[in-house]
Amino acid sequence: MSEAADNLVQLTRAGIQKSGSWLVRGVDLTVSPGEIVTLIGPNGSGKSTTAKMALGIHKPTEGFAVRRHGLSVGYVPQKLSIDWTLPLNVKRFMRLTNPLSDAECMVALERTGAARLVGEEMRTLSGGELQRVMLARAIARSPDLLVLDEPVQGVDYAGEIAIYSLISEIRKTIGCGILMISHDLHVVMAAADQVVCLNGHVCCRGTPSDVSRDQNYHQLFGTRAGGALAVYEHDHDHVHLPDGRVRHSDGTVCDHCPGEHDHTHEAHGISGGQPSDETAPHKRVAGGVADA
Ligand SMILES: Nc1ncnc2c1ncn2[C@@H]1O[C@H](COP(=O)(O)OP(=O)(O)OP(=O)(O)O)[C@@H](O)[C@H]1O
Repeated sequence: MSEAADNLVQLTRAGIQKSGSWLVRGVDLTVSPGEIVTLIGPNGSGKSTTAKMALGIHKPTEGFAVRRHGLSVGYVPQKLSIDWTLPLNVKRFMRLTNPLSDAECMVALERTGAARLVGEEMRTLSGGELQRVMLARAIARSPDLLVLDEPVQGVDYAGEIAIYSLISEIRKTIGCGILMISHDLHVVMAAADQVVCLNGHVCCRGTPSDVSRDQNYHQLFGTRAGGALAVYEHDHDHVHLPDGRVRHSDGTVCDHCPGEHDHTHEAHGISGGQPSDETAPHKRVAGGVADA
C-alpha cells in the first residue's frame, strides 16, 4: 500500500476562493492514524477554512482534498450554534446528532473525565467542562479522525494542560489521527507531531522544533515565537544532588530537609537550552503531552 493510501486525509495544493479573494491557498497537509497535526497561525490566517477542507465541509476551489474511503470523523467546532436559553442537558447534547445508547454516552464521558456532568445543563458548564463534553461527543463513535478547532478556548492554563494531556491519551486509546487548530503557541506546539503554520498560505511546517527555528515563524509571531514550543517545566528552588543531598538556591547543602520545597510550574521555550547536568531544574513535559 502506498504511503498516500495510509493517510486519513490529504490536502494537495488546496485553496478556497470566495468573492474573488483567496481565504487560504496552496495547502499541502496529511494526517495519518495516530498522528497529531496542529495548525497554528494568527487570526484569519485560514486555519478553520483548512480544517473544513479536510473535513469536506468546504470543497477546495483549487487543488485536492482526499479522505480515506469510509473515514469516520469526530469534530469539535470552534463555535456551537445552540440556543443557550433552551434547556439542554449533557446527555441530550451528546445525542443531538448521534443516536447513542446510555452506555455509549457514559463510556465517552468517562473517557474525557466528564461522567459526573451527564445530568447537568449545558449552559451551566465551565469552559473546561464544556470542552470535555464536546470532546466526549466527538469521540463517542471512536472516529478515525478527530478534528479539534480551538479545543482549549475558555480554559485556564492548568486546564489547558489537562485537556492537551487528555487529547494525547485519546489518540493513544482510540488510535485516531488528530487535526488540531490553535492560535495559542505555548503548550500546543509541544503536543504535536507535525505543525503547519498558516498565514493565508503555508508559512512553514515540520516538527515542533523545526517550526520553532524557522525564520518565517519568527517573522509571523515576533516575540511571542521565542517563548513558544513550551514544555511544562517543574522548577525548584533547590537541586537534588546525585548523592541524595539537596543544594538550595543560596548555595547551602543539606542531607535532609524537613518540610516542603518551593516548586513552581512554568512554561518555557525549548530554545532556551536543555538542562544537562545535575544543576538543571527538574524538567518534565506537561502531562505527557509531548510524548509521541
Ligand atoms: N464563508 C466565508 N466567506 C468569506 N470569507 C470567509 C468565509 N469564511 C472565512 N472567511 C475569511 O477567511 C479568512 C480565514 O478565516 P478562518 O476562519 O479560516 O481563519 P482562522 O485562522 O481560523 O481564524 P481565527 O484564528 O480567528 O479563528 C478570514 O479572513 C475570514 O474572514
